[in-house]
Amino acid sequence: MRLGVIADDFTGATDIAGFLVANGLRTVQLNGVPPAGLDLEAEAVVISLKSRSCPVEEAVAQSLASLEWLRARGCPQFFFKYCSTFDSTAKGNIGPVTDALLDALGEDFTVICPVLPVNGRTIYSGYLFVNGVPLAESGMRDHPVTPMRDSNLMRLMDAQSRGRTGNVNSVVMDGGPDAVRAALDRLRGEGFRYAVLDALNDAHLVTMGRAVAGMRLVTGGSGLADGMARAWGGGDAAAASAQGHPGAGRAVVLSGSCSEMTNAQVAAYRAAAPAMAVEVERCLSDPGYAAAIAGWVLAQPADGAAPLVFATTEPAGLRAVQARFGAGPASEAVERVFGEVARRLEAGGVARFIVAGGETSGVVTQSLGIAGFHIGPQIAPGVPWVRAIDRPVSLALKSGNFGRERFFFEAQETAG
Ligand SMILES: Nc1ncnc2c1ncn2[C@@H]1O[C@H](COP(=O)(O)OP(=O)(O)O)[C@@H](O)[C@H]1O
Ligand SMILES: O=C(O)[C@@H](O)C(=O)COP(=O)(O)O
Repeated sequence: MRLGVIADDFTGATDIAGFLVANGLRTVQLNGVPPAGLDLEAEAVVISLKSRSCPVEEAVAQSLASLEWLRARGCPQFFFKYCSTFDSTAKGNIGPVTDALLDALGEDFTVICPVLPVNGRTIYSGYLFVNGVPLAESGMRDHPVTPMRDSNLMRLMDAQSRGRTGNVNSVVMDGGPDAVRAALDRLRGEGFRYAVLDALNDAHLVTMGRAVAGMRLVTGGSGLADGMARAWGGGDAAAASAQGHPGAGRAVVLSGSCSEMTNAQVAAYRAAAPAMAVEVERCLSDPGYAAAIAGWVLAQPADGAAPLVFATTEPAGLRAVQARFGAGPASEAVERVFGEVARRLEAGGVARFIVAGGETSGVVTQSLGIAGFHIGPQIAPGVPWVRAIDRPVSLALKSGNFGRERFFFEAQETAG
């Protein structure tokens, strides 16, 4: 094994796994902390947790258990994958998990790099941009669970961690791997515990991929992993993705993301396919609601466009729901219903699940009880088809912000 990844949500895990496979690394994704007895052959193992917004202690405990599993199999380098929009609160969980992993490895320094230029996530002077807009001015301002109101990664990291955060800026990055290594050594010597790496383009990814080659723990988004894998070179992408191609069968689209991009994707798709809006009030009060939704899906023509079930709503609608029911209870109720709907649909013969939203994807995967995935071809950057290792079910787990407007169509077109 060459790389062990601990990802803080399920779409984040398939995102990074997709890039590793696209660079030819034989990669398996395991859902949840793997059992001690499990052994497998792979160059990269991605462990997907649902630790982004759970209590800090749970996130730390799950991440450490995952680290131990990887270490016990001789893994030489570890990657803590979090969101390219740095989804977190002032309490965590990115800072505390990074600190716990550093401590467990006996290390005192790492990089912070939530970057993915192909999807518009760039870092300049330590400020994170989403499609050219500072993070705090992007749609992430209004995220239902982790609203991001600051764009400065040094400040964000300092607020939730034990150490100080420095920056390796884009001018240094232009100087190549040796210049970056020298800057990292300097920051470490000055007592910094973390270094935010600037990245504006793919060349910067390869530079940082080379520069972090000897670092036991790195942290960030899948752009950093892409750079590391590109720096290694030499893989066969077609062979690495062979087992992940989606199997045949009936499809459904489940959308629990309220991001700007998902709103656009839902609007485009519902104009052409059968669609049902989830009512939050019924999620909270009607125990038969999931059965009713699943019944509606299964009653749609099996050979047409996949039916869409969506809780997706614009920021104003979301604010109204949260004011009425509370943000936590509303999102938990919606997640619970999606989980039960997915279970009922699998029992009813659905074999392809296209899911929008990180938390939503976690809940769907967990409630289906899928142990892990083979990673298939990418539908869009950061969104591969994946195939369950233990049964004939395929999924496309889409981060809320990823893909273009026609994503739900493209997922079905890619599956054939
Ligand atoms: N209409 C709604 N009202 C309240 N909460 C919602 C609504 N729709 C979705 N949610 C919740 O918002 C959260 C969206 O998070 P997630 O699935 O991770 O999407 P993203 O990838 O965009 O972050 C989930 O917890 C979901 O249950
Ligand atoms: O890095 C990213 O942007 C994604 O891989 C990711 O983490 C997805 O999270 P959600 O936006 O919550 O789906």
